[in-house]
Amino acid sequence: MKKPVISLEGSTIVLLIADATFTTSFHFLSTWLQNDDQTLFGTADGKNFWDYVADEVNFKSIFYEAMITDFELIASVLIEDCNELSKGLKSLVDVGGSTGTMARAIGTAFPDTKCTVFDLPLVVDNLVGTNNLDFFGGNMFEAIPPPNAVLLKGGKVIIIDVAIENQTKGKETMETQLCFDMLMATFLKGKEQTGFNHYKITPNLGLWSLIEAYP
Ligand SMILES: C[S@@+](CC[C@H](N)C(=O)[O-])C[C@H]1O[C@@H](n2cnc3c(N)ncnc32)[C@H](O)[C@@H]1O
Repeated sequence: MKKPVISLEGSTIVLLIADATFTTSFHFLSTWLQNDDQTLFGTADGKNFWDYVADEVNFKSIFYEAMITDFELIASVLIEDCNELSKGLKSLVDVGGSTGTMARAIGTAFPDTKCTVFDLPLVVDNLVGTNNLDFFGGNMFEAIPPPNAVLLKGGKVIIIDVAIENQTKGKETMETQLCFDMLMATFLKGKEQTGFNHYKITPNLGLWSLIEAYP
C-alpha cells in the first residue's frame, strides 16, 4: 500500500484541533472549573460532544475528514510494519472505526480477514461494505456486535492510541500528545493512555502507538 504523504500545514487533524469549536470552549474554563458539568464542552456548548458532531453538519465533515486522513496514514504504517499482527486473524471488529478507513485497508491487505466497523449509527448507517467488510451501528457502551466476541476469543485486543509515557519522540511530539490529552480531559472526560507498560507497545505510528493487550 502506498503511504500517503501528509504535510503539517495540510493535516486535517491539526486543522481539526485548531478549529474554533475546540478553541472557543477554553473561554469557559473558569466557569467549568466552578460548576458540576462533566465536560468543558458541555459548559461551552450545552451538549455532549458526540451530539454536537451529529447536529453540526460542517463540523461533522471536518471531524470525519480528519479521521480519514489520519487513519489512512496510520493504516499504511500498521500494515507495512506490523503485519505479524494479522497472522491467523479470521475476523476483527474496529470499535469506533469511523467510516472504515482502517478496516478497509486491513481488509484489502488481508482478504482472508473479515472486518466489521462498529461506530455510531449516524456514521455508518449509509455505508456500503465489501465481501470482507461490513458496518454495524450502535453504542459501544451498550452492546458490542457479536463478531467482537470472536476477536476476543481469538485472543487479541489491539488498541491504537496515544501512549504518553513514550517520551522518545521529542519535544514537539510530546507537546502535541499533551495537547490531545488536554482535549480528551476537557471534551470527553477521558485521557490519553498512561500506565500501559505491562502491554506490548510499539510506538511506530507517529503520535500514536500500537498497544497489544491480551486477555
Ligand atoms: C477519534 S475517532 C476514531 C477514529 C477511527 N478509529 C478511524 O479509523 O478513523 C472516535 C470514533 O468513535 C466513534 N464513537 C464515539 N462514541 C461512540 C459510541 N458510544 N459507540 C460507538 N462509536 C462511538 C465516533 O463516531 C468516532 O468515529
